[in-house]
Amino acid sequence: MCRPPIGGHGKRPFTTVVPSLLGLAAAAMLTMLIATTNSSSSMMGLCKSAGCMGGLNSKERQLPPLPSPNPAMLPSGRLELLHGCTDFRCLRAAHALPRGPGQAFNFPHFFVIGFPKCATTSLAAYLQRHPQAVESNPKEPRMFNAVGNCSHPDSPTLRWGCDKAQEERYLLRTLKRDVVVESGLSRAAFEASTDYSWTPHVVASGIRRELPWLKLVVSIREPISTAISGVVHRLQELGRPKEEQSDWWVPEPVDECLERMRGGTNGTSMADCLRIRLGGDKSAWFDYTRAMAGWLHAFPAEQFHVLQYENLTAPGSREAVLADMQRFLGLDPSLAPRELPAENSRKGSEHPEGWPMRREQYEEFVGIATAASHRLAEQLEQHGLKDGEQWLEAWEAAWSCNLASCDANGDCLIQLT
Ligand SMILES: Nc1ncnc2c1ncn2[C@@H]1O[C@H](COP(=O)(O)OS(=O)(=O)O)[C@@H](OP(=O)(O)O)[C@H]1O
Repeated sequence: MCRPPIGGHGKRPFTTVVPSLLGLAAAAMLTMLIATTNSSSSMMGLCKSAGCMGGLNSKERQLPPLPSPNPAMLPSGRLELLHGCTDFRCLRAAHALPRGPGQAFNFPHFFVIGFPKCATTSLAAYLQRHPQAVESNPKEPRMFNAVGNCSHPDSPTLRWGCDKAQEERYLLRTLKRDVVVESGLSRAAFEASTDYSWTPHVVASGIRRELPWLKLVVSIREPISTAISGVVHRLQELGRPKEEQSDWWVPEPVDECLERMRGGTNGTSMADCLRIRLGGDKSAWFDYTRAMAGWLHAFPAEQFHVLQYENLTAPGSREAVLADMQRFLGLDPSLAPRELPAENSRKGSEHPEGWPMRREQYEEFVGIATAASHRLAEQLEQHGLKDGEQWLEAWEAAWSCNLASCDANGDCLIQLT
């Protein structure tokens, strides 16, 4: 294999009986806190457009400032408010209240935002087995870029806001609010809609506006391997009967090439199909930097944990990488499952010996990937997330390793990281 060298919280039962007086005080506080959180998000520059006024009419905007709350009337904390929350506004109000003892996590606590084909399913499965974590159902709810009707992807200046019924469904069913509340916030809810990573920047700012405390986990793989992994997935999907194809399936120009490849038509190679898949602006597919820029604009760097796929999956470094990630998330690594699963794996069964490719073809891809990878390494370093040089070493080693497989005629076998 052409792999580069790679340098308890106890559960607290939640008392559901909130005295009615406290309930009233909580409701009053909720109103005040909602007002506070709304104004603070616009102050943070997250909501610059007029549409971001959240639908307030002019009369509501003229309301006098709310009086300061009487501390004696404060609800005892965020848990009591969260207990009844069915929308994001309420969550923000609850998170503005102090945490109680043992309440280790926010709700939701973190997202695995990408990238597709970078072992995110394995990562989610691993985290799901952690006793302090609560995985969403489904793993990829796609609330913010599809299901929740939250955004206008074509125009970041248009008003952002998710459908209220979908918010309720998302919090209660998808993110399992009651499980988390009953744990006394000693468990961390998460979801892993990995195509959030490639969505327009408005999605990142929208998520930040709704859930500003979120921690974000991102796994990034050597770009040529990621792209080939995507093509192989498509190739397999094409081989399935139409009625069994995934619901995300949309025909693409590359399909014809893949059909020829599948049919064994002479001369149709992975490189041909990959080139078509990458399209006119080939570098866009390798350009993690552009996608990350939107996220890094929306969220502070401290809220990200970036994993390099090659480190995450290498037997020598995997354990330490996973432990680091758990510490970042506030999960106890000593409670972690033993193994990182190997979900969605195709490279072990599809051309495990490597994809035949001409040297000049692979060099062309490496040329594009190199420029994009340098930009990414620089970006990660600038934000204090990674050592750029070390990052590049792992990928350059993979490229060299593959080029070393080429014979005197220039025929190579390209293995995925
Ligand atoms: N533990 C472990 N070690 C090494 N490699 C692993 C592991 N877990 C997942 N993978 C590889 O990750 C690829 C699938 O990534 P994703 O789950 O993110 O794909 S998806 O976007 O959700 O479809 C897929 O890559 P390919 O096989 O090249 O397609 C998996 O093999």
